[in-house]
Formats: sequence, structure tokens, C-alpha cells
Amino acid sequence: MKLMYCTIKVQKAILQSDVQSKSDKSPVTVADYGSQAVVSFVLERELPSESFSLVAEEDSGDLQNEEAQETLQRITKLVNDTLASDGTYSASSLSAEDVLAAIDSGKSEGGPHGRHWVLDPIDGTKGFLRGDQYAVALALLDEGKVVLGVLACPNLPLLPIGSHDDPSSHDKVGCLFFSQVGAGTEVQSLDGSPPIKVHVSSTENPEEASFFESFEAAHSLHDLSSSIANKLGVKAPPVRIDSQAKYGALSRGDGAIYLRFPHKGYREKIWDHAAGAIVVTEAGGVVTDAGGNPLDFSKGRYLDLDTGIIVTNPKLMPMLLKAVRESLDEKASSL
Ligand SMILES: Nc1ncnc2c1ncn2[C@@H]1O[C@H](COP(=O)(O)O)[C@@H](OP(=O)(O)O)[C@H]1O
Ligand SMILES: [Mg+2]
Ligand SMILES: [Mg+2]
Ligand SMILES: [Mg+2]
Repeated sequence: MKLMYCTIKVQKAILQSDVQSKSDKSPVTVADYGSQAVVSFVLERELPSESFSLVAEEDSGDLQNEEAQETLQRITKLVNDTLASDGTYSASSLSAEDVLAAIDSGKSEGGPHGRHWVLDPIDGTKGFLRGDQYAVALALLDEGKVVLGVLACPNLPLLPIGSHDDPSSHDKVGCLFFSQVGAGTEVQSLDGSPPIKVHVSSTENPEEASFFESFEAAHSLHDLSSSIANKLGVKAPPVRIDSQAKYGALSRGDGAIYLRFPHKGYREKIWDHAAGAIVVTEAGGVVTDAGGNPLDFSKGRYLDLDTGIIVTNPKLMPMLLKAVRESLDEKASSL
């Protein structure tokens, strides 16, 4: 919970100097680094060290040079303030070197054997910077399968979001989704209400099924999704929000479909989907690639798939797969 206050505080007061551009031109902020350092530090403290493995998005490469020292000091203060605000770790004070080491313990390659934690410290950094949706996403892989997932969505309304409203118009926000393999998915508010079980939409009628996609057109082909939605007969306009908050929203039935079709050549990373996938699957949904194959999290840091990721309930999946196939064929023949 305290980690959420850390990211929420940074989102409200973000400065230009808190944002850097990575080598792939995507943004990273002091909150991404701070969140990764806190989660990594706490996991390593709590778990037996000989088998600890963390696959996480960020690394300390860009924080090592001279110009980054001021940023590193800000991250270190953020991490220490966050740990101090939680009674459990109040005695711990990390140096800048400790923070770099905590960030870099996320360099594991994952893979098919043993247990690996998978972390996206801020998923939807672009949404975070816009003041919109983002998520802190943590999952556990055991022998290549996701067995646990936690998805914190500090800006997701507690009430369902639909195609007709603006998610930022809700006043009560902050959802924590939690799933364990075989035990379902629960959600609670980030301020600690009792958890309740959630289920994906049970609609069999695509006309009443609204769909989610990325806010960022650079992350997913919006034209292709709208062609698929048209074929299915979906009436509502797409709901475009950032991050794995889409998986969270879908797990409680706010809409019935999630479509993600990256531009050619993009390779999906496991931390962008591991927590979201179990949250939806345990709520009764199905997550596959565009060909209907389950996602394989055992291949290392990347998901080994082409074309895209689609999510819906088991009733709608056959129709959705058919529409996806037809739209992809049309796209291929128009090239
Ligand atoms: N060109 C691209 N195509 C598809 N996904 C991309 C992308 N560039 C970045 N991403 C990924 O899309 C994620 C955000 O997804 P969404 O569009 O659903 O909000 C980013 O996570 P981060 O914000 O953690 O870097 C990043 O990993
Ligand atoms: Mg990123
Ligand atoms: Mg991400
Ligand atoms: Mg991220």
C-alpha cells in the first residue's frame, strides 16, 4: 500500500527532470526506478536468498553516469521515504549504491525452470505522465507458469468503467487485484476495503460487448482492432486506457474484450502481461495470442509470439478468433 502512496505522490508532483528517455525512446521516471527498488528490496528481504530471482523491466545503466547523480539522489530519497512510511522497514536506510543494487537484482533471465518473480514497476509510464491510468504489476512464475499475480491500479475507479464515461471523472479510485492459481481473482480498494471475488463478463452477445485497447496508437494498431470489432458486431466505441489496468477492468466485467496488436517487429515483454494474464484467467477469462495459443511465459524476458494478444470470455473466444483471422487475412492481402 505504501508503495502506492510513493507512486501517487510522484505522479502529482512530477517534474521534467524526473523523466528520462531510454535507448528505445520510451520514457522512464524516478517513480519507475523507485518502485522497482522498493519491491525488489522488500522481496529480497522477505524471501530465502539462495533461490531469489527477479525479472524486472528497469536497470541501473542510465543512472551510473555523472549527469544522473542528482536523479539518483531523488530516487534514493523517494525509496527511503517510502520505506520509512511503513513501520516494517523503518530501520532500513539505503545508500545510493544499495538502490542501484536493488534495481539491478531484477536482471534475471527467467525461463522454464524454478521460480521467478516478474515485475513491471510502473506499467503504462506514458499514462502515468499524462495523469491517467498506470499499474504496478507483480507476478510469480513457477516452472514457466504464472501462479500468482498482483495488479495495483491507483487511478482505476472502484466503480465499473464503461465506454460512455471518462475514467478520470470518477472520484473513488485505487484498485488492487490479486490472483492465485486455482483460487480465483479478488479485488479490494487500495485503502484496504475487504476483498471481493470478481468474474469476467458472461455476455455471449458481441453487440453488447465493449472492448479495451491501448491509449497509445504506437503500442497497438487501432485500425485493426476496429476492423475486428466491426466484424463481430460490437456497437460501443473502444475504451482506450493505459497499462494492465485493462486486464483488471476486464476481470471484473467492465467490458468483455481486450485487443492488442503491436506494430511489426515489436517484441512483447513478460512483465507487461504476466500479472494481467492470471488476473483475467482466474476470473474466468481466456488470454491467447492472435492464433488462439496460450501465452508462454517460460521463454525468458520476452514473450515468443507474433501478431498480437487477445482476451475475452470462453463463449466469445471462437467468434473473436474468427474475426481476428479474417481481419489479419484482409490486412495481409491489402499489402
Ligand atoms: N511500440 C510498442 N508496441 C507495443 N508495446 C509497446 C511499444 N512500446 C512500448 N510498449 C509497451 O507497452 C506498455 C504499455 O502498454 P499500454 O499501451 O497497454 O499502456 C509499455 O510498458 P511500460 O509503460 O511499462 O514501459 C511498454 O512495455
Ligand atoms: Mg517502460
Ligand atoms: Mg509495461
Ligand atoms: Mg514499466
